[in-house]
Amino acid sequence: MAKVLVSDPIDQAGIDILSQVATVDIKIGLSSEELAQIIPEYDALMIRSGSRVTQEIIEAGTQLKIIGRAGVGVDNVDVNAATRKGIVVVNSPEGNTIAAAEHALAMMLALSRYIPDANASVKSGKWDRKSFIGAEVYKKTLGIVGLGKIGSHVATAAKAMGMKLLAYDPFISTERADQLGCRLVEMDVLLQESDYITLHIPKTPETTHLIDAAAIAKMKPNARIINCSRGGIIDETALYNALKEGRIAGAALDVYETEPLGDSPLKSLEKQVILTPHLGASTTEAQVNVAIDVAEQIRDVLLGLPARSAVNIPGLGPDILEELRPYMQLAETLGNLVGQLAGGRVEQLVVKLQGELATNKSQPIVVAALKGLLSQALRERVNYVNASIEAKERGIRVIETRDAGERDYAGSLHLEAKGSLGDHSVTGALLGDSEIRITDIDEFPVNVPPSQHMLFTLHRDMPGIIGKIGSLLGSFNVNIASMQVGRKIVRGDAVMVLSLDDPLPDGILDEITKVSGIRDAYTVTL
Ligand SMILES: NC(=O)c1ccc[n+]([C@@H]2O[C@H](COP(=O)([O-])OP(=O)(O)OC[C@H]3O[C@@H](n4cnc5c(N)ncnc54)[C@H](O)[C@@H]3O)[C@@H](O)[C@H]2O)c1
Ligand SMILES: O=C(O)CC[C@@H](O)C(=O)O
Repeated sequence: MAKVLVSDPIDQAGIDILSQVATVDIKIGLSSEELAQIIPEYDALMIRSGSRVTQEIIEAGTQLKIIGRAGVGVDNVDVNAATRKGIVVVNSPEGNTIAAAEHALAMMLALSRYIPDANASVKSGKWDRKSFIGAEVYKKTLGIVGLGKIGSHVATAAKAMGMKLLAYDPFISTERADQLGCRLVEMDVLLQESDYITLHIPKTPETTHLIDAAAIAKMKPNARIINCSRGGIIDETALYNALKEGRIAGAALDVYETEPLGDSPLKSLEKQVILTPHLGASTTEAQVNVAIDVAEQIRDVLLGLPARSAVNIPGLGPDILEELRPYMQLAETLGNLVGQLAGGRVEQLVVKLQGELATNKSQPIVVAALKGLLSQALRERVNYVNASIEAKERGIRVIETRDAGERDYAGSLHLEAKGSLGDHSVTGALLGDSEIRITDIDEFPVNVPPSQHMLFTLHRDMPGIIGKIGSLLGSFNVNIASMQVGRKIVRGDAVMVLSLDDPLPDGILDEITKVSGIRDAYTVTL
């Protein structure tokens, strides 16, 4: 019989499902060393946010087939290491949506009426009614950052309480925001106009310290901020300074830069601050939902069936997967690239399968392209299983075409996206079995491998322009790994594709667009 290790507290409903197909060992509070020591015995590992599944633990898991995260965020699992070892990582993208949304709403009301401090005051024997004069949320403006699953539920409930709603989410359409009664605005407008701000976004390089000293400086003096999403999105030092100096009215936090929260000065602040220990998902209902959701997937995978919410591996038969995997990787990379070139709000994606690829099953390729396209917005929330549904919900029209005609490469893939930054296209192919090459950008021929940090320019092909861009990057201490120019005619329009060793610092893109002959410039992080 298979063996499953449960290393965090999981609802019994999940344990019962696992017990149908496996021997279940529950061992809570193991250190990383202890986990690495016992993991070779197990076929599956089920966790919540308490266990950190590092590369070492994954390497040691010689029998491991699946890691199940009873919750949304898989930031405590080294997903790349698991993918490399062919271990499926599954999560429960929706099981705790309502719990997290209700926690944010509870925090907003508790903050407005000083409930924790008033409660502590009565329990300490006092009857002090003067110290706890609160504020109403009715007719106040709530700024929602991230209008995904949790943000949408918060919007619906806050609307019913008579609040005016603003939302900032660069990946959501105006129609979706309208449906939820939200005015979609830029982040600065949301910061300046909101009485309450609630964060419901993933932690990404773009959202890390999104709320820093500069953002806080734009907030109203009566503003209160709530973070039940991920720690590190708010700069806690900047927040503490602003609260201490009375520059904003309050903050309620469920998540922190480091968890458990250590010796933070935030703990010294009184009724204007509420701190909870990452309780967003801690309701009986959510714990039952996520436990069942993830245990069923572990059971299925142990029985040789596909998982429905795999973060890293599609729910397809192993033979099809094996054959298409390199092309799916190509599709995902190109989807991510064209999505960033076209801007967050993509309304249409054309997927054209060319050469020998045109005779293959298109669905996994289209799904992989959509997964890449949505990965900037949804990170680990998007997977091969939900990418099509997520795209549909975001109003992205998908058009598939095929062209089996001969080309330079046996099979190639062409993607065209219509987005908020305009229409862009990319083509790519495989060199050998699996090496990805970008062969065309906006119909300019190139031949470059993708890299983590890339810069693309559209410019006039004229002497000196390459040198100017090189010197400019050098002056910002950005090292160029490779550079290529693609053009159709001499001294006509051209593209430049640069692979960089370092991310581009803020402000440099503006400098690049000021260089004479440069028409446009884009950075991309893959
Ligand atoms: N406190 C808890 O216990 C708890 C529980 C569940 C989820 N969470 C966290 O809550 C967050 C939201 O979860 P969800 O299920 O609603 O996710 P979701 O993927 O449904 O929604 C996230 C939204 O953020 C938007 N977004 C991405 N990058 C953005 C950016 N730079 N600026 C503005 N918007 C951006 C996306 O377009 C998307 O609409 C996640 O970080 C999740 O891990 C916390
Ligand atoms: O397991 C938990 O309680 C954390 C839940 C939450 O942060 C998630 O990402 O789902």
